[in-house]
Amino acid sequence: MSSGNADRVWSVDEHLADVLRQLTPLEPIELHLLDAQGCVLVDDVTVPVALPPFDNSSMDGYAVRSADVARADDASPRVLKVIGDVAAGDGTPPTVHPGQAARIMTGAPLPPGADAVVPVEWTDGGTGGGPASGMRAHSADPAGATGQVRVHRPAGPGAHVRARGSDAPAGELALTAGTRLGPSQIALLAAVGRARVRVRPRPRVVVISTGSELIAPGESLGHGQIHDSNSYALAAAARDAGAIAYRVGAVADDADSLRDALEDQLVRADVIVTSGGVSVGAYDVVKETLGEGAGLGGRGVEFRKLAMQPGKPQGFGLIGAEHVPLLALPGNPVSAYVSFELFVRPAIRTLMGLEPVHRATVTARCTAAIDGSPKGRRQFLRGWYEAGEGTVRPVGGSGSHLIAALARANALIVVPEDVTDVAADADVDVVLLT
Ligand SMILES: Nc1nc2c(c(=O)[nH]1)N[C@H]1C(S)=C(S)[C@@H](COP(=O)(O)OP(=O)(O)OC[C@H]3O[C@@H](n4cnc5c(N)ncnc54)[C@H](O)[C@@H]3O)O[C@H]1N2
Ligand code: MOO
Repeated sequence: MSSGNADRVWSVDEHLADVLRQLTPLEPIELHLLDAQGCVLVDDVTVPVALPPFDNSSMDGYAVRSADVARADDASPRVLKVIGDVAAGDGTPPTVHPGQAARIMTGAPLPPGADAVVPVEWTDGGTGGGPASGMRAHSADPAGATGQVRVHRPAGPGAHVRARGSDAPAGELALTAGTRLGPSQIALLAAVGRARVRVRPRPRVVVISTGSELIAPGESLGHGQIHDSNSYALAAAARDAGAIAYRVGAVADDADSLRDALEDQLVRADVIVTSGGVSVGAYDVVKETLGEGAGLGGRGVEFRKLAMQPGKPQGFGLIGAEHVPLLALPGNPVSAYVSFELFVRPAIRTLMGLEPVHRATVTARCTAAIDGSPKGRRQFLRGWYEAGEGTVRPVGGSGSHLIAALARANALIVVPEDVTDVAADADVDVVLLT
C-alpha cells in the first residue's frame, strides 16, 4: 500500500480516527508494583486482610484501661503500675490488668486488657515530676518500662486507638479495574500486601529519525549538517505520554539502511515512530521504503496529505508479522512534535488503556491578532497560555522549523480550517501541552 488515493486530503479528525481504530490495548501483564506505576489496573483488587490488621496505638504513651483513668486530673493524677513496653512489631504484648499500664509506641498493638492510650504528654512519663514532653530512649533508660506512671487526664474507651479494619475492612474493594496507579494507589496495594499487579504495560515505542544531514548532539557539524533533534523530542514525548522509548540514532536517507533498522527494531516495538522522509522530494526514504511494503509484512503504510499545518504529510500503517503500528511523521521539527501530540500520544494512551487519550483543550482569549492562516487547513500555532487570566499569546511564527519558539510555548493555538484571520482578543481553542 503506497499512497492510497494520493489526491485525497484527510482531515485531522479522519486521520486520528483511522489510527485509533486500528489499535487495540496491549495485553495485560503482571508487574512488580513500582514497574506498574502509571499503568492501568485491569482487575479489581480487594483487601485480603483488614487494614490496619490489629488495633494499635496512634500515640507514644501508655496503654490503659479507660475505667482506671476516668477521673484523672492534675489535682489528683491516677497512679498506675507500669508492667512493660509494647514497641511497634511486638507480637506478644503483656496483659494490662486493673491498676496497670503498659508503655506503648505509635503503631504498636494494643495489649490485651487495655482499651485506650494516654499520650505521654498527659502523664509524668514515669518520672514522678510534672507533665512529660516525651520518653527517653529505651536503650538509655530501660527502667522507663517499669515503676509507676502518673496520669493527669482521662482517656475514654478507644482513645488514641486505631481500630483493626478502620482504614479498610477485609473483603472491601481497594481499587477498581481501570484505575491508573499513582503513588497513593501503589501505597494502598503495598499496604494490603500486594507485590505484583496485572496492568496494561507501557508500550515500547521505537523512535527512528531519518536524514543524511543529521548529526548526533555532541558532535560538531560539517557544512549542510544539523543536529538530530527530532529523535530526542519524540523519545521524550513518548516517555511523557507513558511509553518506554527506545531512541534509535538517525538513519541515512537510504532505503536499505532504513529497512535494516526497521527489521532490527520490530522485535522490541509496540509502536514505531519515524521522522522525516515523507514529503515529495527525491530522497524521501521513509515513503520510498515503506510505501513499497518494505518486504516487512503487515498491511503496509499509507502516506497521506492532511488538512493541517504543520504536519501535512503523514504516514500510518501496521507493519511486520505482528502488525506493529508505525506512524511516519514529517521531518520539520515542529511538524514532527505537533504530529506526535495529535496522533502518537493518543495512540500510546489507547494502547495503555488510559483515558482521556487527548490533551485537554480549553477556550482562551488570544491577546494578539493572527493572520494568514492557510485556508482549508487546521493550523496549530505555538502559544503561551496563562491559566489564571484565561489568555493565550502566539509564540514565534508559523514556520515548522522554529524549535526555539516551540521550547518557549506551553500550548497550541488552534485556527480552524475555515478561518484565516483571528482578531486580537477573540476566543480561540487551545491545546494544553502540559
Ligand atoms: N515540494 C514540496 N516540498 C515540501 C512539501 C510539499 O508539499 N511539497 N511539504 C513540506 C512540508 S509541509 C513538510 S512538513 C516537509 C516534510 O518533509 P519530510 O518529512 O520529507 O522531512 P525531511 O525532508 O526529511 O526534513 C524536513 C526538514 O526537517 C529537518 N529535519 C528532518 N529530520 C530532522 C531531525 N531528526 N532533527 C532536526 N531536523 C530534522 C530537515 O533537515 C529538513 O529541514 O516537507 C516540505 N517540503
Ligand atoms: O506540514 Mo509541514 O508540517 O507544514 O511543515
